[in-house]
Amino acid sequence: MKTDNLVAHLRTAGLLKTQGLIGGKWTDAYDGKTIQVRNPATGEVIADVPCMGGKETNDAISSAHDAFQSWSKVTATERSKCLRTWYDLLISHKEELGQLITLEQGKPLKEAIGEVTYGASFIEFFAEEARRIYGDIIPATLGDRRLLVLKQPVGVVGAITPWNFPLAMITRKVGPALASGCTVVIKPSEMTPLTALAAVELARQAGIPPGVLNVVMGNAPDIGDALLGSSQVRKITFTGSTAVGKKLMAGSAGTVKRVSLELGGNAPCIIFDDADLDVAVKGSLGAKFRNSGQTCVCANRIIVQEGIYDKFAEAFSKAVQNLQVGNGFSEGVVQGPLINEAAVQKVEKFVQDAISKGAKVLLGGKRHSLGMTFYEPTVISDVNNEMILSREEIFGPVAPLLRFKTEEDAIRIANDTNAGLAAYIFTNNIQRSWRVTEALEYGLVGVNEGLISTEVAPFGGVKQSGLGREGSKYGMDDFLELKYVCLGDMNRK
Ligand SMILES: NC(=O)c1ccc[n+]([C@@H]2O[C@H](COP(=O)([O-])OP(=O)(O)OC[C@H]3O[C@@H](n4cnc5c(N)ncnc54)[C@H](O)[C@@H]3O)[C@@H](O)[C@H]2O)c1
Ligand SMILES: O=CCCC(=O)O
Repeated sequence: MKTDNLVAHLRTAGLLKTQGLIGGKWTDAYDGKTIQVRNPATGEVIADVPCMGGKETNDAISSAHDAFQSWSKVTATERSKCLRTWYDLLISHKEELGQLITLEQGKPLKEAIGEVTYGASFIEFFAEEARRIYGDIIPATLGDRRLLVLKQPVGVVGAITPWNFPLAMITRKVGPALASGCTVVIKPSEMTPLTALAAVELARQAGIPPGVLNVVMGNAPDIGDALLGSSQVRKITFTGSTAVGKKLMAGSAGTVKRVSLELGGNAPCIIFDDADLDVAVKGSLGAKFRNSGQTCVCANRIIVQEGIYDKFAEAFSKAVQNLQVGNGFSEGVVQGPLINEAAVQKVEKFVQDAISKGAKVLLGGKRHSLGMTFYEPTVISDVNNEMILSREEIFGPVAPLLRFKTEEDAIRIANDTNAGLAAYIFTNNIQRSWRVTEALEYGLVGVNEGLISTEVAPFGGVKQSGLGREGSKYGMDDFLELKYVCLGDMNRK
């Protein structure tokens, strides 16, 4: 289907929203300014959305603050029901939401619909968790006292999200926030706001009250400053680059906000001589090429032991050669475009740097003939840990192969980075899998598996990859305050 036809179809379905949402009202920027949202596969303009700033954000914060007074007192059962209804609506509109994701983000439609299922799973999971926010009773040290711990929502939350998962990075934050009784101001990426707006429209239809979820977008630094400067915003939850995460962390100090940060990665994928070759190829392919390499947990360095290196390089390159590149709406395509031309230029720079330092291109290594945002799935051998490819997040379809001799070498190379999000190892030796897993300075480890994300497990990084965990029962903690209550004079008759 052509972009125009798709846009018309989504408009008819009521899911093409092009205004922000403040206090339950669809709202333009107060000065009427807009920004364009483009299809990264074709460059066509999909829609214009408001270019909002500090004023609109302050109003969204006030609405969220007002709504918090009632939403935080709604029973857990009611909150759970609203979230469950929202989940059902997300799933029943997964085709349309998938189309929106492919339109504005570029990933192949099947993968986009997969993101809807994945994103919705956080709403379902936290609908269930809403009913399990238990406190504690602590055995007292004095006989006339009773000691309790209550869990209460932290308050208004500012949720800032990236473009690579336009739905799932929002639901992974909003699910636990709403389940615990918080209200939220969402700031999606300006490159992919349409999915966020469609998702909150479905939340509205699910009965989530006005002001509980608000969306502003536009001038990111101005919106960020308003969120950081407000003492009504009690928490910032951010997913995005490490550079912006550091700014938000520093900016939160003025009002001592809680901060959760899901930042960039530099995932090692270690293939040992004793790995099953087929399992290692399949696993590393999934870990590298998901979303055309634009995933924070994508394998950034494939570190291969010398005894299996040549066999692995050959089998892996063969598998990569079969990846079909194209517009995400075309049948059979598994690799879409990168988000914009700047992303392609970054990848080109990284590859040139590696070649100039002695790396060899086994496959690809250049822009795809399809045009400005497409890059060929690429395999590069003889990479070392000093090249930019190994030092920085590639965020593109380039797989660098590094060689190692011993287990100690592999661990040293893998940990030689400031990042610490995901790591993968492939081995058939159970003792080794434990030893290496324990030695890796990472928040997530896949053993003989390249696709490890799920709503039921804690997701998050160590070192400069972030603070806090999302998803799972631990994902509630960041949205809840503990209140200790001491009941005194209990023995009075
Ligand atoms: N750890 C994770 O779970 C995870 C998940 C997805 C993406 N990421 C990371 O995100 C990055 C890619 O996403 P991106 O390019 O959108 O990241 P980005 O940091 O450029 O932008 C993320 C969000 O922050 C906003 N932003 C930028 N400057 C701001 C400011 N001064 N104040 C407030 N908001 C501001 C952007 O508009 C966007 O909404 C990669 O580094 C990737 O690894 C991490
Ligand atoms: O890009 C990072 C998030 C991807 C995931 O949740 O698996």
